[in-house]
Amino acid sequence: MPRVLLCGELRWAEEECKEIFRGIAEVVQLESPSRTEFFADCKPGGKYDGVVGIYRNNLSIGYIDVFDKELVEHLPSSLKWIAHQGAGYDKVDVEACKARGITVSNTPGAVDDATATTALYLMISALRHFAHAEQTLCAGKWKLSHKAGDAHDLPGRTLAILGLGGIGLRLAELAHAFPMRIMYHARGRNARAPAWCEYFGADRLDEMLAQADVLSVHIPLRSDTAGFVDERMIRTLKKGAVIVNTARGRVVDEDALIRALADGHLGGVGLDVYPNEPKVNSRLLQFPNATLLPHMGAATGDTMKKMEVRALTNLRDFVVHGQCSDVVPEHKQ
Ligand SMILES: O=CC(=O)O
Repeated sequence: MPRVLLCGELRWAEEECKEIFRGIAEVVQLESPSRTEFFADCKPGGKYDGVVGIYRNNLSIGYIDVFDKELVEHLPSSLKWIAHQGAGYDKVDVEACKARGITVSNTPGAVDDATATTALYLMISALRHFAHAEQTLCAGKWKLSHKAGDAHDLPGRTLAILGLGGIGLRLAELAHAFPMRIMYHARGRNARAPAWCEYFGADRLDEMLAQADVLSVHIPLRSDTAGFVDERMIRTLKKGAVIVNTARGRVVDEDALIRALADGHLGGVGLDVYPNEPKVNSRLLQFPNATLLPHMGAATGDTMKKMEVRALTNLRDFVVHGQCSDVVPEHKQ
């Protein structure tokens, strides 16, 4: 029977895992306490001999660190598939996997509702200054520092979505209900985008930014998207605009963002992600108009379970059919 390796514990779908692989594969749990021992255990005759597929989550970083080129090169020679649990797969070097003939999948879709809801919360809080008001209440000062004139309603305002995948599209639907005007920029049009979702291609990106009251970031972190939201883009937004980021911290130039908060160009930010998690730049903590969450876009039991089941199902499909429906786009280019 083929062997599959779980890199990182399952927290929500242990029972489902038994069902998914029953009669299909032997499930082996990561037992190497360090990266060095993992490399030794991957050698022929080692603990993970004959493993054809890996399920990985970001908890495994605590033991064996990220799946960078070095780690990928040490994986057992029998390995063909890596099923990552998560929408963002920046902790897996997909190019190194491709070079070794290993196919990678992720779990898009499973996180759409939870992450779009997080972006919506951040947008509402940034426009209405709710997070800061909560802090003043907790400090026994009721709403002493609240300036109603600086807070804004959502209806009639314009939301620009950067990257219209599943999460961006779900946010578009939620925000359209206020109603807000919805615009998006992506590498191409999304065929699933409703007619009221206005597309701005690369040649019209500045036009979109200049009209936005809120820019919400939903593009994955890759070498070509690191720092994509740069000083120039931030300054193209109108004065008082708000930036929301639930994607990855490194997609936004954090120094430029902080400068724009400090000089009042930005009216606020709503952030769930940071460049050096779990560290948060202490300068961000000084702004009352910053709503900050500790990367919890997908952190609900319902969604975590959906993600685990989806990643395990992808791995099962790889083993049974040699393919799955969530292969990452890099394999299709
Ligand atoms: O950040 C969460 C994810 O990428 O799924």
